[in-house]
Amino acid sequence: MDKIIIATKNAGKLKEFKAFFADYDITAYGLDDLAEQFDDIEETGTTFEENAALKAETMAGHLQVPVLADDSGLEIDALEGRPGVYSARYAGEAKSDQANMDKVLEELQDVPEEERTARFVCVLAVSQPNKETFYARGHVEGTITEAPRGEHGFGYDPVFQADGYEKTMAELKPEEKNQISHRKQAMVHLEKWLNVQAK
Ligand SMILES: O=c1nc[nH]c2c1ncn2[C@H]1C[C@H](O)[C@@H](COP(=O)(O)OP(=O)(O)OP(=O)(O)O)O1
Ligand SMILES: [Mg+2]
Repeated sequence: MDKIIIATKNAGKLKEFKAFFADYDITAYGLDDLAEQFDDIEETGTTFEENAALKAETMAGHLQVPVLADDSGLEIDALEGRPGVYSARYAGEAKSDQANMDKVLEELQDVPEEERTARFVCVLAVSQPNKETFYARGHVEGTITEAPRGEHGFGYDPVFQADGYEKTMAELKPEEKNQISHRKQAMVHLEKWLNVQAK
């Protein structure tokens, strides 16, 4: 395999996948890299697995090639797991990272540091024509900061500090985030699957 299509329109995610797959000499393409333009696939599922499968299977069926999709989000314990699968649209349909972070910080206003525990979760689904969908899950534990810090990454990175780190995900260099992230942990499982396929 020398190329893979990622069913995503998220430029931040795609950049991370391009870096991961470059290590295996595989070129990753996002939906916006393709000549044909696709509408957003509606994420009607209630779990990361359902939404990842929806995105991967829809595109694999359409293109008739293997497709990888990522559904991910932030689970905050003090908010009973919210925003969870609804992370992208937490503050509304506009999918604004800034508005989403503002909403989370507002909701956690009176929550003390030790109760601000959270995790990033990533589920990857690979769909291939006429094969069962393969899933890989990863997560990283951390806490929600009092205020956003850092310019790297995307989404909720400026307000998430992984356990054992003084910097937020947005203050870490991209290559540092890519060693510890939920997406990396899921990729490690996918790597095993990629090896199986290569035999
Ligand atoms: O590493 C991350 N660092 C910070 N934030 C993150 C990360 N990973 C996911 N997130 C947040 C962003 C978005 O609010 C939601 C994903 O939503 P999700 O539907 O999976 O992605 P999306 O709609 O942005 O792009 P697409 O569905 O086209 O892949 O979780
Ligand atoms: Mg989405």
